[in-house]
Amino acid sequence: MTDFAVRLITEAERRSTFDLLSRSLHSNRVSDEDWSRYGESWPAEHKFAAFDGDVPIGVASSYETEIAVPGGRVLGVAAVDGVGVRADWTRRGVFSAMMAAQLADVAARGLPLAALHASEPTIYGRFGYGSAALGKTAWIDRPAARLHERVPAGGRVRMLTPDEAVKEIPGLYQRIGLHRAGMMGRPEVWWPIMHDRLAGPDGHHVTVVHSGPDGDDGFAVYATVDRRTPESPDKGVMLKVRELHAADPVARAALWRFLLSVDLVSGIRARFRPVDEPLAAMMADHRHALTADVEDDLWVRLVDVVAALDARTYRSAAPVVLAVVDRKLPANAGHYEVGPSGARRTEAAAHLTLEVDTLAMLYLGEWSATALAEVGRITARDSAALARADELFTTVTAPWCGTYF
Ligand SMILES: CC(=O)SCCNC(=O)CCNC(=O)[C@H](O)C(C)(C)COP(=O)(O)OP(=O)(O)OC[C@H]1O[C@@H](n2cnc3c(N)ncnc32)[C@H](O)[C@@H]1OP(=O)(O)O
Repeated sequence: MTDFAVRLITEAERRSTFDLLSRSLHSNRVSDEDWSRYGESWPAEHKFAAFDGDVPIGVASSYETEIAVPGGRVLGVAAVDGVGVRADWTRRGVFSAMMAAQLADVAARGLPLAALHASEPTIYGRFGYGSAALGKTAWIDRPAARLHERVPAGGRVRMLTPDEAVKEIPGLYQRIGLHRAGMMGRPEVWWPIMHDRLAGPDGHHVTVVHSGPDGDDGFAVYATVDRRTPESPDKGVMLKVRELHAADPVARAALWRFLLSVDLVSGIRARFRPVDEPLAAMMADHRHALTADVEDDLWVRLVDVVAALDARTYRSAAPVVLAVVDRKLPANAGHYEVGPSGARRTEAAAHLTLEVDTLAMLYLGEWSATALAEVGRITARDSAALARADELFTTVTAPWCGTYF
């Protein structure tokens, strides 16, 4: 029996739904002062909530932005930025009902993709989301680390005041552009929380900008955390890199060079970096930049399969026909021919059969068709078709999101 109702929230329900989400994610309830600083990041638009009478018991929020796909095209995407159910209402289908409403709404608005960062990787596959871009945690032994002598140097790094950071970083992010598949736009609703980080009362974050011959072309945001304790006085200070975006390898190297030069720091930790960022190769000694972890980062949902498939580019190989199974959006189910000239629906027999969440794993180029077939996620009629799918979907650069939402 359904004893709750799902609908879009009203303006008056913004604060209570935000509080509900904060509690479900074990964040502190925001104070009135916090809310006045970053409440705008939670507009009523596109927010579904489940209600017991008029009391919200679950929320599923998204905002609309853009995402780059392989080949450089940019598509509309629903960025699902917060889902939570009140603890006394879990496992009664509240989340499922909100996700169904949200997905139907995203499809009705004609957005080809949806994307999210998952709190737990087991939650979203059932709604057609697949792990589409991984991220690594880099760990640098700061006192020992030296850049290799051939790493490019150039330009200038300057530190911004918090007010300058708030003013300059949004435009700089836009100028750097969505140059990797998986990178996402940052609309106005995304910025208030970031601005709070850059210039809010905690005062922990430092922003630096790199300028090259054509002006500003990269930035990094970091915070330092003192890990010394009376028992371990030598643990030192850790520098946590929150953001590092660069338009080219010279700007990237200069920003890392700057971070390595921050004194009294025993280690640098950067989470959710591109898996192919060549940090170890940038070091004189590879082992001074280790990959501490690789984890799922961006989850993607192909909402309009043919539009999404046709928007990306493919490498050179004879086309393959995919049979796509989509239990939540049955309009997507069917056969698609995918090749260097694009994608289209077809009646031809399928070479490969897969569910739409697995298609998302292929889509940005993170996983190979062969690997997904080996673990049973793709059924292949013949191995030659698998090899062709590997070739078609492979990308030279690993996908990367780089925006937390
Ligand atoms: C994009 C983001 O915002 S990520 C953050 C997601 N939010 C959180 O993690 C906050 C804490 N967790 C919660 O609020 C809730 O537990 C939710 C949102 C994860 C799930 O809400 P529920 O209302 O309990 O989910 P619902 O009852 O619809 O369950 C749907 C299915 O998912 C399964 N499921 C739900 N939560 C989990 C979980 N944490 N792990 C594994 N399976 C889960 C259920 O067992 C059910 O499976 P079934 O259809 O086979 O029976």
